[in-house]
Amino acid sequence: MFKRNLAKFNHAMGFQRSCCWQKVRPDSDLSTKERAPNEIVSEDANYSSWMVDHPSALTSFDHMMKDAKGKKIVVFLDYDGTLSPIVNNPDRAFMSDEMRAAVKEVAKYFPTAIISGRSRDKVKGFVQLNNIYYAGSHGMDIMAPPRPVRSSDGNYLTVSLDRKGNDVVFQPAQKFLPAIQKISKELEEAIMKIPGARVENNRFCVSVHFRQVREEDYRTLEEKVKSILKHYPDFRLDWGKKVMEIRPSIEWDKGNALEYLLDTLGLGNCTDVLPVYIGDDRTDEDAFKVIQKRGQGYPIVVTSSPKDTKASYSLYDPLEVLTFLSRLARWRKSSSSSRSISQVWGVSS
Ligand SMILES: O=P(O)(O)OC[C@H]1O[C@H](O[C@H]2O[C@H](CO)[C@@H](O)[C@H](O)[C@H]2O)[C@H](O)[C@@H](O)[C@@H]1O
Repeated sequence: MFKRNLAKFNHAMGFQRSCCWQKVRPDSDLSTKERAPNEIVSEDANYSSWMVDHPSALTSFDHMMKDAKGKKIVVFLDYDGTLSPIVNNPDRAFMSDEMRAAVKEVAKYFPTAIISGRSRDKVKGFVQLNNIYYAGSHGMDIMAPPRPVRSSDGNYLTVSLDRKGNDVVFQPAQKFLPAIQKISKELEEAIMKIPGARVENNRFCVSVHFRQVREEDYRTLEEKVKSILKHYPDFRLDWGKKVMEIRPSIEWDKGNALEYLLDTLGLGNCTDVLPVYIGDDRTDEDAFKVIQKRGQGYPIVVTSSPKDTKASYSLYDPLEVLTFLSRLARWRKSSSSSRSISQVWGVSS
């Protein structure tokens, strides 16, 4: 506990190079099964030395904003583990009122989207804000401004207007819905007898949670999930934080969702756009990669332990995310003399 607090203190203070402790094990509760098989997490690596390559977005804030001057910042946020702390019961992963106020404030000044593994409705229910865009199911269910978007083969992608005719809903995995519902039902039945296991239907993907499953039951759970998936070759299985995630094997992830949203905002081809993406999970790496490829923007990972990541910056936990978002809004407020988002970018909020 002492070491964790010291790490947090050092992190917050920006003591990245001259730290007084060196042999600290990451405080993460990541067990081997919590990680994706291909995720390399160095248990022995030192958080401080890791931060040399992934400096705190708080201590780097002034430097980042100096580069951002005159550019168009677009904010992308993951939900679980980023805006809300990780908790045992996924239905109770509420965000704090302070976090909600910070996101609301940020969205006043920058186009802001939440890209989550949850269903779009569920994440919107948690966030309860109207001035942001929501992408659920790891980006496979996007509510975006009504601007037609072309895919790489030149065809217009399938979109439909929402009930008010304002925003468009883009759902590239529509045709998989019946199969997903079947999978979800089969999983429910199969895991019923495993204490602590739970299935969460996220509309275009399904989560099987094992945070509260006993160690000795994990193998059985995994086998059950895999044996169901054998009958669904169009689906793939990934691991998140104590969760197995089943989703259609289509080439669409949070990175594509980020690009899609930039396109619909009319910013896809702008050279002066700076996407800021904050996320804590393996699926967020897809968005980090896109930002790295664009060559502009700030991929920020939320983590309390060293991890292999494409992010350039880090934040320790949702509390630091809150501080970062508040500073971002304050920075814009002071530098734009309180101009609102529509005045700044000409986009509707
Ligand atoms: O993309 P995200 O918004 O980060 O969603 C990823 C998964 O997050 C949720 O599960 C995680 O958070 C839960 C609540 O803190 C925790 O109990 C669980 O162990 C974590 O894996 C969500 O419930 C999943 O459906 C999402 O896929």
